[in-house]
Amino acid sequence: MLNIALPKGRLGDKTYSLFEKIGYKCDELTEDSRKLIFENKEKNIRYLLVKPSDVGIYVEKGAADIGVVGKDILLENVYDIYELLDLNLGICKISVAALSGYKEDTERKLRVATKYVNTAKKYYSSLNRETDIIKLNGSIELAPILGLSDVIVDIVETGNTLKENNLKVINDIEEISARFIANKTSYKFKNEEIKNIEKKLREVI
Ligand SMILES: Nc1ncnc2c1ncn2[C@@H]1O[C@H](COP(=O)(O)OP(=O)(O)OP(=O)(O)O)[C@@H](O)[C@H]1O
Ligand SMILES: O=P(O)(O)OC[C@H]1O[C@H](OP(=O)(O)OP(=O)(O)O)[C@H](O)[C@@H]1O
Repeated sequence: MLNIALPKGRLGDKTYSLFEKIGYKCDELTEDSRKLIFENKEKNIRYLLVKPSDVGIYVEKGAADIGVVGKDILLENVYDIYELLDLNLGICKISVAALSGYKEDTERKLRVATKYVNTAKKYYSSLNRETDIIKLNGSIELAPILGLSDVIVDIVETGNTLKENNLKVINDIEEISARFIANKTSYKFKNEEIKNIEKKLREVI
């Protein structure tokens, strides 16, 4: 049995569509329910629906053999896993943004609001810029509007959230997309099954 960690939320449907395309269907999964585990007995697989930011830990610990996770999560946390494929979905960037017209005061520490604390620290330390990092869990765009931070480090896709909140990108930090990952031990002992999925995914992305 192969356990597959699927991210709930915006990557979930796109990821499941890919697996459906390669023959790993599970009709129950698209039904409206609170279930978190779905099995395809014929294919000998089991989907686990997990928070996007938890996929890496499920896979590292072997609770899931394989999974799909945003590169943003892999940059933010160190996981002992194999990153096998770029799935070319969930495409966005991690960028720095600020209120339109914002001018940086280089004499002061820069106040940075973000979900991506490690990524932001790494970026600013590469610039030798001192920062105060303010960890938020969502609605990051509010921070500069309320004077909580000077800038934000966050995901930008269409740019609509920034625009509607009078913010602008100052710099792009990383290109992001969803990655197909595997547990290292599973990759060794369930190699044929995982390689087979990897090969089929390659054909449809
Ligand atoms: N606006 C976006 N456009 C495209 N991809 C995005 C966007 N926002 C996030 N992503 C990608 O999709 C992944 C899942 O995002 P989603 O918003 O569904 O989860 P989340 O609420 O950030 O997760 P969690 O609840 O675990 O904090 C992110 O890790 C990122 O790779
Ligand atoms: O450039 P856009 O297409 O507008 O997308 C970017 C927005 O999407 C994400 O937020 P999400 O919807 O996950 O909400 P959150 O505030 O809870 O993180 C991200 O944090 C931005 O706010």
